[in-house]
Amino acid sequence: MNETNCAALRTDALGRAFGRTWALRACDLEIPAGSVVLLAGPNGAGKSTLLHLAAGLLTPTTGHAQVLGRTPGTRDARARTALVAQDKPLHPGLTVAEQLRAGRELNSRWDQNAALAVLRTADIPPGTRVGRLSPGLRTRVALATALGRRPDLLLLDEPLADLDPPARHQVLGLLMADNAERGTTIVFSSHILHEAEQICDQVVLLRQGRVRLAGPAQPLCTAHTAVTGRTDRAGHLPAALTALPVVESSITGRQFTALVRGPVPPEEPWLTRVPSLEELLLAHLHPTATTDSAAAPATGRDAA
Ligand SMILES: Nc1ncnc2c1ncn2[C@@H]1O[C@H](COP(=O)(O)OP(=O)(O)OP(=O)(O)O)[C@@H](O)[C@H]1O
Repeated sequence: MNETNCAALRTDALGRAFGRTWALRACDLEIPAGSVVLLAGPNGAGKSTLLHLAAGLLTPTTGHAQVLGRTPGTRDARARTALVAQDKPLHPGLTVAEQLRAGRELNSRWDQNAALAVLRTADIPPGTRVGRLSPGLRTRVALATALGRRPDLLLLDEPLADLDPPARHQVLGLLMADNAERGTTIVFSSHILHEAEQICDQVVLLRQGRVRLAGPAQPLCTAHTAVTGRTDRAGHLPAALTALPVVESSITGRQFTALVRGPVPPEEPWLTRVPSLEELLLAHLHPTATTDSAAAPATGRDAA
């Protein structure tokens, strides 16, 4: 296969069950190389499962995945893919310097400067044992180890979760720089949507193990309309609104706000605008959201 034509991550009917629980089902995605992808979804949606399948740490129950044109877990795929898992699997008994040395010895593509650039975002003494670091500092060591490997596909499971706001800012900056300089494809899960939306150009939203929304971020936003207006006299949503594909709505006093899939008729006396990515994701993540895979404006493969 022509290397330049390969998607960074492609999944076909990918599914993974744990006993009777389907963590991921019928997942069809195509992530273009060089993208920065936000993987969003509520707890238990299947985000970690998808990342572990892409890293080759889990095998599919159905379908299959390809990373950079290769089967996840094969030697070539592993050499070009790095995963920072949620539990940051470092060696607690090693010092920070020893952890980096292990990275260097195990990886022919190792770049010490790339690893040190991450560590410089915090004052981490190289002689400290990894097991004694705070969770936020351990995250940085894990990221340093991952970036030092110079991966073409970087998979990050909630990399921002343990970081304070300045650290999140620094880490997002480093990821963006790596993407801009090397074209690294970055797929990261996060619940911190307002910060994550600043760096992603693609989004995948999972709910109950299924892809509910996927594709380039900006077109997904413009395919929706945020609407505010007056309720009807009974305090309900106007009938003209309920006739539209409303993803989610709420009423406060006599005012409603709603997110609608597609445009709204211009003759209606409502205020309309393009939603932010955070608004879009929050609406689709809401437990009462009417999103379903069939109705999503773009799902994975179609959007790419
Ligand atoms: N090793 C496992 N054994 C049994 N069930 C599992 C296992 N890993 C995941 N699951 C189940 O699969 C589903 C998806 O889990 P997953 O960890 O992928 O979700 P997630 O979106 O990453 O959640 P979170 O945001 O809480 O990290 C959940 O129901 C979870 O309980």
